[in-house]
Amino acid sequence: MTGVNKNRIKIALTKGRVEKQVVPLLEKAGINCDQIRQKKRRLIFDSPVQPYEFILAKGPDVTTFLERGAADIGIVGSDILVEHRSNQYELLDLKTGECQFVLASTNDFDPNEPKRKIIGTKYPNITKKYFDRLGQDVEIIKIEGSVELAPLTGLADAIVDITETGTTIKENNLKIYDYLDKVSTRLVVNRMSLKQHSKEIYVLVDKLEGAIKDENLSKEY
Ligand SMILES: Nc1ncnc2c1ncn2[C@@H]1O[C@H](COP(=O)(O)OP(=O)(O)OP(=O)(O)O)[C@@H](O)[C@H]1O
Ligand SMILES: O=P(O)(O)OC[C@H]1O[C@H](OP(=O)(O)OP(=O)(O)O)[C@H](O)[C@@H]1O
Repeated sequence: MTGVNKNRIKIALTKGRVEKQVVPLLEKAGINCDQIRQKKRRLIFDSPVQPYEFILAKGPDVTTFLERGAADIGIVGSDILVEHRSNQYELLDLKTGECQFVLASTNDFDPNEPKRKIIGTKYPNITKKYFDRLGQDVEIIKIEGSVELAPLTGLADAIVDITETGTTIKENNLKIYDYLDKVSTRLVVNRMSLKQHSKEIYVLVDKLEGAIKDENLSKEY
């Protein structure tokens, strides 16, 4: 495989938000991320000295790399793992990227109105599971971004989306009607890789656990 060194532990890291929050945590755990910080358009990086190779990918692709054994470890949001029904073995909650799914809409939305609702979301499986649990049959429209537009434009009655600070909901005059699952970034591992490289993988997990504890202590202080 071009650019991939077989003797290294391959870590598929979700690019974007997750990458921004996880790189400082990796560094706190003593992992050199200089190459990622200076990456420009490159997508594969070595951690000098340490036996890690980072692959930067979109969240759903991180699960694909793991499933196909093209990566040993994945760092990805629990939203993606649940939505894509990934059954990779979870070793650690990194306690970053913390946010929550909510049901939101305009002020005049009535969640108890007995009509078949139209729900806009980037997460159709999570949405279906939520409404199935409520015993409600809804129509789901898959939206790729700016999900808040759906109830504002009449495209949908409500949305199921992620909120973190609540700013987007507030600035678009939407209201939260229900809270669904919480989300955070997880470290997952390919089961075969765990057998082959268990020592190296558990060393990494221990280092990260230490860094997470330090982080929480400094938050509490
Ligand atoms: N406020 C938030 N909104 C959305 N995702 C968040 C938030 N906070 C943390 N996350 C995590 O970040 C991930 C999304 O990251 P990001 O927005 O970079 O990717 P994306 O959805 O592919 O966006 P884009 O298509 O704009 O690059 C989610 O899977 C989730 O785990
Ligand atoms: O509660 P907040 O802190 O405001 O964050 C929530 C917003 O962030 C995410 O969107 P994102 O920035 O990923 O944009 P997108 O929907 O266009 O992909 C999410 O879909 C909300 O719109």
